[in-house]
Amino acid sequence: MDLLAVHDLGCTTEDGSQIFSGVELTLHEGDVVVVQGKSGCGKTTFLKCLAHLNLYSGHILFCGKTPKSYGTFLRLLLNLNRGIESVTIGAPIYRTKVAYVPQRPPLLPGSPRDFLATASSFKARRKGKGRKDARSSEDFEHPLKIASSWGIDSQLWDREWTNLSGGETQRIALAIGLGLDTAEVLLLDEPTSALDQDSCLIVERHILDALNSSENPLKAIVWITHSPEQASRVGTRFLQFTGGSSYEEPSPPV
Ligand SMILES: Nc1ncnc2c1ncn2[C@@H]1O[C@H](COP(=O)(O)OP(=O)(O)OP(=O)(O)O)[C@@H](O)[C@H]1O
Repeated sequence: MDLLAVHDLGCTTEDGSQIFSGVELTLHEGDVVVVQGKSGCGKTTFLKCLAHLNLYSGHILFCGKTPKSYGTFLRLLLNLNRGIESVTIGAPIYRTKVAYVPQRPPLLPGSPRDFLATASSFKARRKGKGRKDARSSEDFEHPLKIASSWGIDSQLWDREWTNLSGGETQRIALAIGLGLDTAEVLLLDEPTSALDQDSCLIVERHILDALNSSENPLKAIVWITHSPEQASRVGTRFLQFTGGSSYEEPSPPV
């Protein structure tokens, strides 16, 4: 069965202008689909549609099922002391399997550790089986270990997102995406654009090793880059966006 099947995908802005239409893509295990095209041609929007973060026309199926059919995690917070009976937080399960890592995470409140706590609590609920504490140390350890191997000091996890550099933010967001060990498809939006060349090569190698490792659920990657060199290093397939649609090239465009 196809891992991710995209058929006749289209997206328009709120005022009705078309960004792209008729996009086709069938993702198989082991694929690293590099997405390229001029600035503003719709690459980020395409990834957001794949992650079910943007409205779209057409069809997306993950392992033969629609994103919605995977359902939602629900977390109930009870705080009777403060008079709050319950607050429900929902997170679509699909987005843990087909995970989008933005180029620059939107300005989030709190620190990366806060974000990781929330993300791993949803993961823990999926595992279920009576864990009293929704978070387990292993959920924290893997992202921290990955980030540390990329030169991220552990104290940066407790700093406000807004006080991290672009390169630190990018590596931490990527370490969370990889280290939660839930993503079967990673959607990477220029994941190394803020990194120096040496760091970029280390991060690239790590991502490709995770794809080839039997210990990681990761099966395929869709990877936006403006670098032809990076496209050649990481890509197995090459999707070019132009003129409001896309086509596949047999080799990376020079
Ligand atoms: N919410 C929105 N409302 C209006 N226009 C939007 C919206 N989101 C994106 N666009 C427009 O859609 C087009 C595609 O944007 P997108 O960010 O997908 O391009 P991109 O190819 O990823 O660009 P870049 O390479 O510069 O990151 C742009 O013209 C952008 O201004």
